[in-house]
Amino acid sequence: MKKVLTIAGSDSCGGAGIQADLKTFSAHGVYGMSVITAVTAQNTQGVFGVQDISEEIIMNQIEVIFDDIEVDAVKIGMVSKTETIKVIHDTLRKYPYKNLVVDPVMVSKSGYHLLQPDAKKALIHYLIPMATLVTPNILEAEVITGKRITGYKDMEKAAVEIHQMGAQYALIKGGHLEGDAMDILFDGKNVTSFNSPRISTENTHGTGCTLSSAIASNLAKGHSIKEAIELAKNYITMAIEHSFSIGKGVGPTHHFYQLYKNAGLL
Ligand SMILES: Nc1ncnc2c1ncn2[C@@H]1O[C@H](COP(=O)(O)OP(=O)(O)O)[C@@H](O)[C@H]1O
Ligand SMILES: Cc1ncc(COP(=O)(O)OP(=O)(O)O)c(N)n1
Repeated sequence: MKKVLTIAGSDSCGGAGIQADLKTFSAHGVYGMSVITAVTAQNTQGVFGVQDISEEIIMNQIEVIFDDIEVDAVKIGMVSKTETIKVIHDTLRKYPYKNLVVDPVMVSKSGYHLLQPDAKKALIHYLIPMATLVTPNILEAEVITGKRITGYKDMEKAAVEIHQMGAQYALIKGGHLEGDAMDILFDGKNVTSFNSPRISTENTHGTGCTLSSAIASNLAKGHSIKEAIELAKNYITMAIEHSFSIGKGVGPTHHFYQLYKNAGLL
């Protein structure tokens, strides 16, 4: 079985972060492992607190996994602060990591800064050049490039620029624009777009985490970058189509819809 590691924050309500990543890995039939960078007190209405995990324990978690287990892909999500970014960088570099998907998580949908503003430079400097693929949403791509993004052409330019910063591939997610949900990949030579109709729902908590984890799972299984994204895009579209409400705010996507349906549970 392929083994995939997420290095990310915990979301207590289970819609995003480590919890979304592990559900996505399971739904893809890969074995999921986790290095927790921070614990958030979070529900469907917002983020109410964050406790960062010490650099020592982050380093320990990464080391014990790589010393023991062959890791087929890694996904990095919430990294919170500069010290966390540096320790992830320094520790991962000691190992032959592969298929590294960096989701440069910055601000939650509810507006909470999951990356401290002064850590943006470190994320660009340390994590982007290590990445096989970087998956910013519109706001994150604007912060990384320092340029406004209002449509397709700007997304294309941002993807090229992020590739030039050292990432092998850059995928700009268009979930926050209007019209179809269009994501743009630059592979160093060509631009490819991945489109789906926009689904009308409030329940989109954890969409970015889910997409990046699905891509990491598909890369671990040996798919090419374009196949990995195409399959992940189909997965997130289905997960959003069957999203549901669990509280008073933004609900999660549905990871096991197909599984439950086939088992006659829905
Ligand atoms: N309402 C929607 N309908 C269909 N696809 C969506 C919708 N919202 C987001 N997506 C897709 O979900 C994925 C995550 O995108 P996005 O929500 O922009 O990321 P993030 O959660 O990091 O802000 C992308 O593939 C995007 O196109
Ligand atoms: C612990 C944690 N990590 C990441 C996020 C952001 O996840 P994302 O997929 O971008 O979803 P939204 O916050 O936009 O719903 C998070 N909220 N918590």
